[in-house]
This record gives sequence, structure tokens and C-alpha cells, in this order.
Amino acid sequence: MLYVSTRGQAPELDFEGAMLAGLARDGGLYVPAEIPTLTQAQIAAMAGQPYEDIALRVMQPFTGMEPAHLKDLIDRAYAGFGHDARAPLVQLGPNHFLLELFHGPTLAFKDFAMQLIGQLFQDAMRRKGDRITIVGATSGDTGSAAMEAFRGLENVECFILYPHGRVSEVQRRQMTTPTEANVHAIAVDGDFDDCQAAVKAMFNDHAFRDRVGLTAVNSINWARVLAQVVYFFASAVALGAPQRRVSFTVPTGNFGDVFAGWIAKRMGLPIDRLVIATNRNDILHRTLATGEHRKDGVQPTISPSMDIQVSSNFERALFMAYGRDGKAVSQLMDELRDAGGFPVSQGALQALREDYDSGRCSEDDTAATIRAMHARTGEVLCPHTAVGVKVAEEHLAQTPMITLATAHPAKFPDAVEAATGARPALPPRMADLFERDERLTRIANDVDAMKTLIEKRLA
Ligand SMILES: Cc1ncc(COP(=O)(O)O)c(C=O)c1O
Ligand SMILES: N[C@@H](CCOP(=O)(O)O)C(=O)O
Repeated sequence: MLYVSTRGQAPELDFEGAMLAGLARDGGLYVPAEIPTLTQAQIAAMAGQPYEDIALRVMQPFTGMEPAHLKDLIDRAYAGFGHDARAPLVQLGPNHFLLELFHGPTLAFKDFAMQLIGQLFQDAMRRKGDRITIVGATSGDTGSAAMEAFRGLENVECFILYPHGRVSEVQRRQMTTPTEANVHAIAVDGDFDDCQAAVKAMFNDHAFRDRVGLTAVNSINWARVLAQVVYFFASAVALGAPQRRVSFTVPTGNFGDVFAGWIAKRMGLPIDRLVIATNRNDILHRTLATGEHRKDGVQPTISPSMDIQVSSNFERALFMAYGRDGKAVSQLMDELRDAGGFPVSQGALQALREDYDSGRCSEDDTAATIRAMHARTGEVLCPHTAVGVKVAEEHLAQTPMITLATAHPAKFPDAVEAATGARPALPPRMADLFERDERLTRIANDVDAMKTLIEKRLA
């Protein structure tokens, strides 16, 4: 299986090469040259299987890895999850289900991919004997998941850039309290888009990239997206796929999760609609509605992990919608950088609308949904999940709808308490989070200063 860049100018790589590279050398994102398909019988055979077995069947064709070896890494990745089903389904209404993706060690869906790529990276490094430097950008959840997966590992330094003052206190403390010396929380005076732009700028400085052995754990990295494809299969099969079609609503920011759903659909999973749910940072909803993809400044919300305007993986969706035309995508990305946006061509817009629907949820509706769902079902939603549930309710139809519950409510206690009157508790293993010492470096939104900081630390 080979991987190609969305900008068409980087060398094609195998799975391990694409994973270790992170961002392609032409600034694009790696995607599979062809998407492998599963037969309806192969999908039906997943019914009743453990999550780890489904993960093997879904991911193995993309990796070319020896199945028993990959299965061993998958088993290790999910052994620490706090629920036997890994991703349990809860029914919210007659045709509406919630997929709980927050039973991993850092209480957000990021653990599904991050725990696995932690294993995959260690496996590759054992064979190659390399040192790597991870630089990641986070709006709150990727950062703690990455630190959890890589803390204490020899030959790995992990730097996480987060927007100062724009993550919840629990999220911040999850990043600033690990004691291992190889993980570093860096508070940037900027927003998430600034942090992500800085990461991409470091990758595009090839001399720096090669000097420090830079790699990515954001959904820039194809392996992150791949691991997220699995729970679309596991949940759809639990509700009767492939005989029964399902739809998904995905709280969306960087577009990695919903793009994983698109991959599942292309692999043969009978998905009816993929609904993109945004908070008031609604660039993706506006794009689908109007055909104009235009940045509008990141606005802080009570669902801070989705406070994103430059949605990294939308580039992968555009690549597919433009018929895998790397030159066209490259031009669009230049326009986004230089002019703040671009019109999507009619053909590409039609292709996007064939697979995706979208909706936007206001701050008031987010709080009202947390409150109403708690009163009606007893289920406590995190604000991101509430954005998904609200938008999903506007798209309910004959087909069962699965909304992704992307984080545990206890990561956002203030927003949840304001809506329900009850403060969600952290799991006992994290009960002393607020007593632990914090360690962080505050830095200006200046890529050169960040590179200097990283190189100093590595020296
Ligand atoms: C809790 C939560 N929900 C939703 C999202 C959006 O997911 P994606 O960036 O894959 O669109 C994020 C961050 O990415 C998140 O942390
Ligand atoms: N919401 C994310 C933003 C980064 O997303 P990623 O999936 O590209 O890592 C976060 O919590 O950091």
C-alpha cells in the first residue's frame, strides 16, 4: 500500500514511511493511493467481535503489516481503556445513539489513535534505532493524549503547543502536570490555528525538520486518521450493518474524525449521511452551505477543542472531491494562506454534498442541549458532544443516527455545571489533578522562537 501527498509533489511512501514523515515534504497530507474495500460478508463477520479484532480487520490492509504483529500492538494499545467494549453505544432516543469515545486514559477520542500510534512508533523505532522529536498543536485534547502515549519513552521528545488561556483547566493540567522530562507543554500567545500553522511551518523548514527528526501526532499523520476509522465500523456493525444503513454526526474541528468516517464509507461500510457538526467556528458548515471556504477568525466557545478555522484534514476531503488533483489542491491551499479563502468548484462542492451534511450549534443551544439531555435521559454530555447531539437532532431520519461523544464531561466541568447544576467528577485516578505541580513554558506566537526553544531542549 502506497501513500500519496494531497499536493502531488512529495515522494510516495509506504505506511510506515508516511506515519514517520507526518506532513509530506511538499506541505501536503498523505492519503492512500487506493482505498482498500471490504466485502459485505467481511463486514458482517465483524458482528460480535471484540473491538481489537475489528481494528485488525479494518487497519491491516492499509498497513501491510504481519497480522499477528499488528494485533499484538492493537491489544497493547487498548488494554488500558476503562470499558470492555472500548467504544460503547448508548441509546438517546428511538433512532439516536451516542458512541462513547472517552473511556481511554485521557478521556477523549484522541486516545483511540494516540495509544495505537504510540505502539506503532515504538515498534518502528526499535527496528530503526532512531530518535524522534514530536511537535504537536492542540486545542486541548490531542496534547494530553500525545503526552500520555509518549511520556517517559527513550529517544522521543514531545513538544505540545496549545493556545494560552483557551483550553479548559482540566485540559491544561493534563498537559502541564506529567512529571516525565521528555514531554513539554508550551503555551502560545495565539489561537489553535496559530499553533497548527507553527507546526506546519516547522515541517516545511526541511533543514530544521531533518536536524531534529521531526514527526507529527496530529491528524496530519495518516495513522491517526486510520485508527479512527475503526469505531465507525464497530458501532455500525453493532447496530446491524451491513444489512442496516447508519448515519453519523461528528463534532468537528480539524476534520480528522469525520474524514475517518468518509474512509469507512469508501471501504464499503453502508453509511448514509456523515453530518459535520460545528460550534460557532462554522467555516465547514458555511463551506457546505455556500461553496465559499473562508476563514473568519477563531472565536472562543464553551466547546474549545473545536475552536478551529483552518481545518487541516479538509485538505484531504478537497483532494478527493477534486478527483485527486494535487495541483488544484496546492493552489487552493495557497489561496487560503494568502487571501483567507477560496470558492470551491461546482463539481467538488457537489461531490462534498453527496457525502456530507452539516450544521452549526450556538453557545446557547450547546448549553441547552446539555441541560435537556441530562433532564431527559440522565446522560451528561461534554460541550463538544452536545454540539453533535443538537445538530444530529436536526438530521434525524429513518436511518439510525450515531453521534460521536468525543470527550468526557469532566474535562469541561464549568460548562457542564453551568448547564446542569451538577459538577462532573474526574475518575479516581485523576482525582488529585488540581493538587499536582504544573510545568509549562509560555511563548510568543513566533515560529523562530519555538524552534530555538525546541533545539535548546534537544541539545
Ligand atoms: C472533544 C473534541 N471533540 C471534537 C473534536 C473535533 O475533532 P476533529 O478535529 O477530528 O474534527 C476535537 C478535536 O479535534 C475534540 O477534542
Ligand atoms: N481538537 C484537537 C485539535 C487537533 O486535532 P488533531 O486531531 O489534528 O490532532 C485537540 O484537541 O487538540
